[in-house]
Amino acid sequence: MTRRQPEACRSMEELRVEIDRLDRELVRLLAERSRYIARAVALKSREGLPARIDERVEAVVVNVRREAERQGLDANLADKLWRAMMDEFIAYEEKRLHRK
Ligand SMILES: C=C(O[C@@H]1C=C(C(=O)O)C=C[C@H]1O)C(=O)O
Repeated sequence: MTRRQPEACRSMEELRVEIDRLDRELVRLLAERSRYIARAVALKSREGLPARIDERVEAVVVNVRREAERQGLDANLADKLWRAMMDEFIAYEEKRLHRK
């Protein structure tokens, strides 16, 4: 499928085709990320680690802010999105770690 650059979109209908394409891609990446989180539950259980490790959360945010700047995404937006996403993944880990 040919993708249209933002400047090449001549109507909202054309633009939304691209947004929907990107959302499918984002979902694919998040599903891949969530499979690593599911595996983290088993490894943390074995290694006696908690669901939330603040140093790692902050390190992820540092990485993501740097990458956002490099790729032209607002670093504060990336910071907020990643913290919200990690809160959800940590809640998922917590639920499963305490089930055992
Ligand atoms: C995956 C981990 O568990 C939590 C989830 C994180 C994430 O979604 O990236 C980061 C830090 C964690 O405390 C981890 O500790 O690396």
